[in-house]
Amino acid sequence: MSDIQYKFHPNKKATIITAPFSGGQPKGGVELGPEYILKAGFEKQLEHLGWQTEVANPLEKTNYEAQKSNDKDSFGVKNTKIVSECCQKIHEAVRSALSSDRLPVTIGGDHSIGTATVSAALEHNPDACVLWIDAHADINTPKTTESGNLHGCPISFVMGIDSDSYPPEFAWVPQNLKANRIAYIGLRDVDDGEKAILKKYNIPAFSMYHVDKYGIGKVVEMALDAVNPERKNPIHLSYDVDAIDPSFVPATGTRVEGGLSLREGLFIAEEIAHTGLLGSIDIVETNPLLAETEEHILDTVSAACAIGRCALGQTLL
Ligand SMILES: NC(=[NH2+])NCCC[C@H](N)C(=O)O
Ligand SMILES: [Mn+2]
Ligand SMILES: [Mn+2]
Repeated sequence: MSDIQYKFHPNKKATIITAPFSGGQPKGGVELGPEYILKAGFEKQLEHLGWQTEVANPLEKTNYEAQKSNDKDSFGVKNTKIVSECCQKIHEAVRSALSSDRLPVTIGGDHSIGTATVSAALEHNPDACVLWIDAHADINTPKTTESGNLHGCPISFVMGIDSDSYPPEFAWVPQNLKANRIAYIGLRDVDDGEKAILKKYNIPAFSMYHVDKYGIGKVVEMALDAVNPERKNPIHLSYDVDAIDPSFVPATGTRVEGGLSLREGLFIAEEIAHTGLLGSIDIVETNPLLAETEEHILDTVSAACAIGRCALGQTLL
């Protein structure tokens, strides 16, 4: 049991939404993330904290993995159709969980599904804010992206940045995220085009430099002050496991050295839990096939589960 009260989920009901999808980036294996996380006992762990859980598999009858390609389309991005379709299904699942007063815990899968989860959280409550925990800003647009990988673009779609450059497949995405409603923690690999966007829109972004300078406690406080100053609005926590240093979380697709310690990474989730304002959460980019050893798989999957448990109320004492 956990003592933390969840203002937006007082009945402590959660829906684990699986997003076994890899089309937002070229590597195979990230679609296995949900299976490994569930096999590790994630659902039981949340029940142990007092949550009543269910699992939703909105991508169940799809076969996106077989349709994946490495070619850019005329808009400069890859796998537009399957990313859009997958996101639409996840979007519906998150909306439906929220409208039944359940906390959506979306487990990926790659981070392209952020388009779906963030826009759904904001549709449900336009006052919601987003904390994006990541080594990357994921705010490229079809115009700025060098890789063409859509897991590097979810935020721009929901903000409507460079919207004249979007493939028509993304016309359904509600452009409901405002620049003062998102803050980043953990950044250390941001493309030049993304840096320009962060500056232009004045988006609060805390890199590893800020974590070192101020300490993680202060950084989380500053991030919350920026997006949720009165501590009254729901928080969508979008957690890319690559925010944590690859020495703790090796099995992920875009590793960047110099990341959060495991404790710093879990502290962020604990601190969001303590606000009592968690509205929805994503845990993404666990790729068991990129592990070199069994231990790598175990470390990464355990960290992903621990992020979820901390956000849903696990405390050390
Ligand atoms: N969700 C992630 N791991 N994103 C990595 C993105 C890397 C790079 N900025 C790109 O756009 O391709
Ligand atoms: Mn990342
Ligand atoms: Mn990411």
